[in-house]
Amino acid sequence: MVVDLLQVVGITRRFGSHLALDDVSFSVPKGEILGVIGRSGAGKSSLLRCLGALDRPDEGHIVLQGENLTELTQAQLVQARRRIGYVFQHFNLLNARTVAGNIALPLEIAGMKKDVRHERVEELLHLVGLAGQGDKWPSQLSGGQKQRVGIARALANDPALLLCDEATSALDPETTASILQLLREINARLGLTIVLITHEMDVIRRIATQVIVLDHGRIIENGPTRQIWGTTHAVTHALLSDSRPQLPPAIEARLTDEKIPDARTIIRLRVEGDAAWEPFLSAASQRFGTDIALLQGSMVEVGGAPFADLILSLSNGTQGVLDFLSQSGRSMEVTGYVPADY
Ligand SMILES: Nc1ncnc2c1ncn2[C@@H]1O[C@H](COP(=O)(O)OP(=O)(O)OP(=O)(O)O)[C@@H](O)[C@H]1O
Repeated sequence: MVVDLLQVVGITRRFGSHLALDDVSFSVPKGEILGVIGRSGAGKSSLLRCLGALDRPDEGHIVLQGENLTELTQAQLVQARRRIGYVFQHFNLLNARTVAGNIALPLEIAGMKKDVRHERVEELLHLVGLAGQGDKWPSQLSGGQKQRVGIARALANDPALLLCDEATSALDPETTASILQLLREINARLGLTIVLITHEMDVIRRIATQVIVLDHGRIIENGPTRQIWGTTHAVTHALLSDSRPQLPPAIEARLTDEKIPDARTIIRLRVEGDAAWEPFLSAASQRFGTDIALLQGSMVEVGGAPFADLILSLSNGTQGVLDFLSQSGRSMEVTGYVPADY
């Protein structure tokens, strides 16, 4: 039987009468990248702190590599924390230590000898793309470089689990992309299991293989990233709205629910996986004699596979066309109708 690297069973965390985590259960197989998303106050940080053994749940338990973290003594917890790397939103580097000194800190605490430590720091600098920069001071680094140091420090003790707390929220989009790429490479190269919390669906889309959506301390959705991307759940939908194409306001203003004569039909079409690359629009056009205009759309990579989200206007919105467009794993919904001269 394959035991998941991390198992979370019915954890609850209360602050006074407030339930920050309410009966949360999930498991993470080795090598997965789990993204935890939710609105502000949903319980993401509370969950990450419990996973990192920085806080104890009031009920339930957390099992890492078969060991129940919630039953450990303080001394045992210090040992267990070495198996968990933590990457912080604001890097948390010590300004009085060089880059190498920051990365070496957990190794010093673990009692590693100086020469072995030096070798390990060099290896880590290389891994995060900072080879030759060990003598710099944190103040001489960009935000992205600081986060690379934070990641190297988190990896120093060769953890089984890497926890990332909004690791890219303080970075610009380009640097965010490079840090996510680094995390992906580390995951692939070391087979390291990663749990990251974020409020940005775009971060989830780029890196997570599995997603948990938290709301008011409860898990409301849990599944592969592509499945969550195609969700109909209202809370997840709201989190996704910035990443999703929206109907242009000028067209939305003329939208009706009733099919007026000569109306154009406005539909939303979602296609997951390789099916997104098929010529289904030209096939529909030829077969049903409809013209198809693209009003808004995005074609992005979600969980490593294509995902098309299109808002289309059809001159012929008969049931035959709609049925055809709903086939082969495509999901289609009619948004409404607009006059032909929109
Ligand atoms: N130490 C604490 N004392 C009291 N209440 C707390 C404490 N930590 C968290 N909470 C409360 O628990 C709930 C969950 O907070 P948490 O920080 O886990 O949410 P979050 O999803 O990480 O939010 P954000 O995205 O804003 O950081 C919130 O209502 C918060 O006010």
